[in-house]
Amino acid sequence: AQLATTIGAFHFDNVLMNASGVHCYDLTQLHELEQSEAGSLTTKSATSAKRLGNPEPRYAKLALGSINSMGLPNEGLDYYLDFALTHQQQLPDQPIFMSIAGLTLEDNIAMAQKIEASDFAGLTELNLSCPNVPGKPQVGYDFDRTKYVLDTIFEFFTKPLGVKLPPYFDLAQFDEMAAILNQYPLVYVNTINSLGNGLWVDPTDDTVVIKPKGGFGGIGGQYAKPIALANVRAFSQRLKPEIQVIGTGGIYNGRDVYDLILCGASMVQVGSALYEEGPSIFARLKQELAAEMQAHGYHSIEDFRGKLKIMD
Ligand SMILES: CC(C)(C)CCc1c(C(=O)O)[nH]c(=O)[nH]c1=O
Repeated sequence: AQLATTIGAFHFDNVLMNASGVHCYDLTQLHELEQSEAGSLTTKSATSAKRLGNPEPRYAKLALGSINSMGLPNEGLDYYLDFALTHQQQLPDQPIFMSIAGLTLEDNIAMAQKIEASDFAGLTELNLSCPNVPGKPQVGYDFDRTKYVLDTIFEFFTKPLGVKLPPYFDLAQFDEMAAILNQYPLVYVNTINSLGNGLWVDPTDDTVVIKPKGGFGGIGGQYAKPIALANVRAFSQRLKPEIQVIGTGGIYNGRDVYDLILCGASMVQVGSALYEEGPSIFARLKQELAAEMQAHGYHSIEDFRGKLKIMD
């Protein structure tokens, strides 16, 4: 079975890659991803300046996934841009993604301008879970702000751009967000980011399990799979064909990968399970996906992508 896929004009040997934020903080981790069986990789969402992020513990493994409030720890855009330029020199046929998440619109503009002016030849991902003005929800949950941010970026940005979306839970929100995104020359939409502001209790001491934000944090893992399936399906049904969908959330085995592709995903990202298992997970997921496709008589991703059946 062929696991190859394309996003825009970019070709990947297989549909698997890391989710931004997981195993992509520094060169050690990024090189491990390069050496792994992953079809591509993305860097940790960057801000212009290096950030230490939130106090630890800021990530916790849960029974069926994870909770995190990392606080955007990252080495700064220049660090990841340097890595990306070196990567494309050495591995020109393995395009990669660079994620940005400015804490202000000004920082997002500055980072996009730097990327636009650089020789980076991969895909840029704008993380719309970045914070809005205080008192307002994250950008991805503020439709007017989303429009304003995309209008501003697309005034000058001409390189391939995708957006990382938070999960939506209301059909009217799928309609409204898709209608906005369809107005822009986006190459892809990556859905979903972690389920915002969950909480977990440690039964040994009645205490939360992460330190930042009084224990509130983004939820990932098995808890996220039904929401990821729905968001991938909903945006695949609503976005214009030029905008492809990357599916993220709840991937632990080949069948999980198969399900996100069935819902319309052209690429699949792994977060919580990669955090726990490490980059060897990609070799396992490739084998399991190939077996799942074989069992259905499928030879390529396009044989079944988007072919989810409903009950007639
Ligand atoms: C939530 C933000 C800190 C604004 C962005 C970075 C981010 C983080 C993080 O760095 O805390 N964690 C996630 O699960 N998703 C994210 O997009």
